[in-house]
Amino acid sequence: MNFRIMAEDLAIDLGTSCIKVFKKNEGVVISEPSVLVLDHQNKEIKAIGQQAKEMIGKTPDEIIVQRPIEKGVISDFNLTEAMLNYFFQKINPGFSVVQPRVVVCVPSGITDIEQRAVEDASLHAGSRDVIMVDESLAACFGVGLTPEDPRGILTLNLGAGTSEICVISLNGIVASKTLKMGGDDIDKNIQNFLREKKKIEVGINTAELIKKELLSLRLKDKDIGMEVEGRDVKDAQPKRIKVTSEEIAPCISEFADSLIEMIYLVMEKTPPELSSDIKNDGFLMTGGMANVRGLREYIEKIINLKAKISDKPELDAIKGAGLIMENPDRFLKYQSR
Ligand SMILES: Nc1ncnc2c1ncn2[C@@H]1O[C@H](COP(=O)(O)OP(=O)(O)OP(=O)(O)O)[C@@H](O)[C@H]1O
Repeated sequence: MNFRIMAEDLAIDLGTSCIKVFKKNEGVVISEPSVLVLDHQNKEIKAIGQQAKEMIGKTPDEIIVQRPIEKGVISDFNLTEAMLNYFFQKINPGFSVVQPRVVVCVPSGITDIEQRAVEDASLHAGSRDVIMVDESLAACFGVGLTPEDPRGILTLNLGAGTSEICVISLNGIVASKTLKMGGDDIDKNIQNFLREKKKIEVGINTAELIKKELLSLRLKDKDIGMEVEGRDVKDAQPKRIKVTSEEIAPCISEFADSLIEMIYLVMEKTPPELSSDIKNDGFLMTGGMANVRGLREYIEKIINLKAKISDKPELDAIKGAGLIMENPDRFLKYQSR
């Protein structure tokens, strides 16, 4: 058994679809689905992370798939703790006398009770001290912005379970709105579209793949197609069809329009001094759904502001949380202690 005096400090982004972990001096060492597979009878855990996700839609009745984070917050405390414990052990295997200090990203709309659940799950899973940081604020650090400055930053954080629109200044949230809609809802829209319009039933992992590979709001992509395999709705036989980008584009239109509505609501609540910063600097688009082709251009055109997106927007928050873990003073500036 490994034995050490001190475990390395960690940062965690406990996402609805994906858990990411940053290890001190090493960077992002884990990015795996927030999924567990359990025995239905005795609740014994059979698989966690990527291995568990690959089992979705393929398990017999006695095996169940669970996602312990829903819409960005813990829905099953014990499973979240088990998942954290598994990843903590993967990073710092064996026994440590001094447990790690942990920075955890949380959604901005989180309640005190939900915040407590995150803190407790992290402590029970083996951390000695927990600092919680708003995910959108962490993302600003992650892309190299300076949210500690007295300057307004508009962020759109587009995840799997929720989408947050925030204005940040002096390390705090000045105005925000949360849309309880994200990438998971788009996957379901794609599943429904295929069932109703194409008479083919596909699993949720296939729907997510179609979203990543084919979904686009760019006109020039409209004829791009993809072969999709599933089950015929009428006779339950295996079926293969071709789907084009243009056909599935409506699966994201309601979401895109709701985001724009939310941006206007947040801008209305933003003090004028900060609005002028946003007019000059544009906005930050972060989270995995910022990867959807054409979404950026669609929003930019309507709200008439330029967006900044990193190469891997799904990792912005965890990279920022890692920076905070390595240099907490930058984050703790202006925070009430
Ligand atoms: N290239 C891509 N194209 C489209 N969608 C993508 C792409 N990459 C990731 N996504 C989607 O982004 C979402 C995951 O984003 P992210 O990891 O930021 O969310 P999360 O942290 O798990 O969720 P939340 O912040 O809501 O708790 C998933 O719905 C995933 O399918």
